[in-house]
Amino acid sequence: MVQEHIPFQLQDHLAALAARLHALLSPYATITIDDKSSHYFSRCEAFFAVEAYLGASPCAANARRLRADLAEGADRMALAVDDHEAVADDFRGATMWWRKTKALPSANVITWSPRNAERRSYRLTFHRRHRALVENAYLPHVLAEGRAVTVRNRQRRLFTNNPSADWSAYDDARVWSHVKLEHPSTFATLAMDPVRKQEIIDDLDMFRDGKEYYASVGKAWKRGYLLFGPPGTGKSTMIAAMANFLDYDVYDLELTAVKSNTELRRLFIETTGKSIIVIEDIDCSIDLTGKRKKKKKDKKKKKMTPPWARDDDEEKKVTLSGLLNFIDGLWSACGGERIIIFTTNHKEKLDPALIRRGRMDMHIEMSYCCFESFKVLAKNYLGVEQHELFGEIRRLLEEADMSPADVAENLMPRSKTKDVDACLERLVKALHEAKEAALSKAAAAAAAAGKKKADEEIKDDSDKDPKDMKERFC
Ligand SMILES: Nc1ncnc2c1ncn2[C@@H]1O[C@H](COP(=O)(O)OP(=O)(O)OP(=O)(O)O)[C@@H](O)[C@H]1O
Ligand SMILES: [Mg+2]
Repeated sequence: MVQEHIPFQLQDHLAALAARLHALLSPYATITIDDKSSHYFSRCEAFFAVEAYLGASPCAANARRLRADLAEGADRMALAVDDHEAVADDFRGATMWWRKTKALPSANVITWSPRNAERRSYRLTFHRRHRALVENAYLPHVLAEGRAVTVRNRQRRLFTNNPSADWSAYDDARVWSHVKLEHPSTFATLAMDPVRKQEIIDDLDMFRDGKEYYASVGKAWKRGYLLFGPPGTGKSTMIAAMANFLDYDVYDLELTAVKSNTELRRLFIETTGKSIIVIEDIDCSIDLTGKRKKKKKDKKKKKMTPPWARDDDEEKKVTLSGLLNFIDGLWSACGGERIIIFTTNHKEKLDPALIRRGRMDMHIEMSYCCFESFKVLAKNYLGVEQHELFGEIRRLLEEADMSPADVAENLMPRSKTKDVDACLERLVKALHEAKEAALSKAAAAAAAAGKKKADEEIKDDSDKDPKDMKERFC
């Protein structure tokens, strides 16, 4: 009724007057935490931290109205205080009152995005004499506890970037969509050289607990891994094992769907901490080589071209320098606790700037199956640690190249009654075939090389003086 009969400007004026009067008379102070951050880039993390804190805090037990929500994949419901409900929290002898409020948009405002429709906030009320306590101790405590509860309750997620056409027009559109991350791979099931595996585990451990160390040496808290090697050697499997080991989310960045460096930056900003950002097959994703060197020349050319004749398409693409900044520029330091992984089958095709230390700190070669890797696979797939065929398999693996994916496929039982002998014999047969194929390939290559050399010799000879030739043959 008030809204309908009192003019809009007067309403505002009256509200301000009432607030001033209340502040003058009341011994209490309030702090409001909105669900929408005023900052363009950051999310309303404080709001969600308060929500998580209050949901898990004993003070929520006194609330009469709660809201239950089943988070994706979780097996129990998470409780949160309902709209307009108030709870009291005791902190070091001081009482803090929380109230959740909801404001509908003014009738004069037309919203076109459903996410703008209503604003929720938490209002904290406390006695003025506790102001320092609230600022210096209580709010940091709420934030830390809320974050810890969120981490405990969260279901790990696998994100993929949405095509830019879906979100470029909307300010608050989601740039990533996600599913539950459920890959079963772990370091125990990953087949590779055990010494190298331990090195990687130690490195990840050091990274996870290295917040202070990174700050003390003045380095952004991030680490890059380059996984390279032939197809089927376990690069993607390794990423899943890393994510499971660290308990991180995975952002699988499809670079070909990103249209510009600005989009790439926004995608990066929208990732959260405790995450692994992956670009698979980096050499195929985009033509990255040489673009940085070309840039100066292009700028010169562009200056000389009149604006109407310029091809702005170039500016819309992700460039090598954009990607370099993404990994190791100023923006890459925002947030922290991020791992960036590139995978490739052809390390030699990549620009050295892209994989230098500091960007890709650790280069991990995933190679063909060795005997140690085979033993892990045999244990995983067949549950055997010893067998009379192991000796022959060890010898064959030294002579023939076979990827762990192929070894695993041969070891996979074909029926429910696990016939270990049959599976190992199948592997031995496949290894013999691989060895023979490699031998005949090598023979064909040697023959081709011999023929090429002979052709070159004939060509050289034909270029010589016919008199010399005659002397040589007579
Ligand atoms: N090192 C390994 N340890 C355990 N399993 C492996 C390993 N390598 C491959 N595999 C098995 O082979 C399958 C294919 O492996 P993966 O996708 O990780 O290979 P990749 O190196 O990523 O190949 P590509 O280069 O083609 O992407 C996996 O699903 C896994 O079952
Ligand atoms: Mg892969």
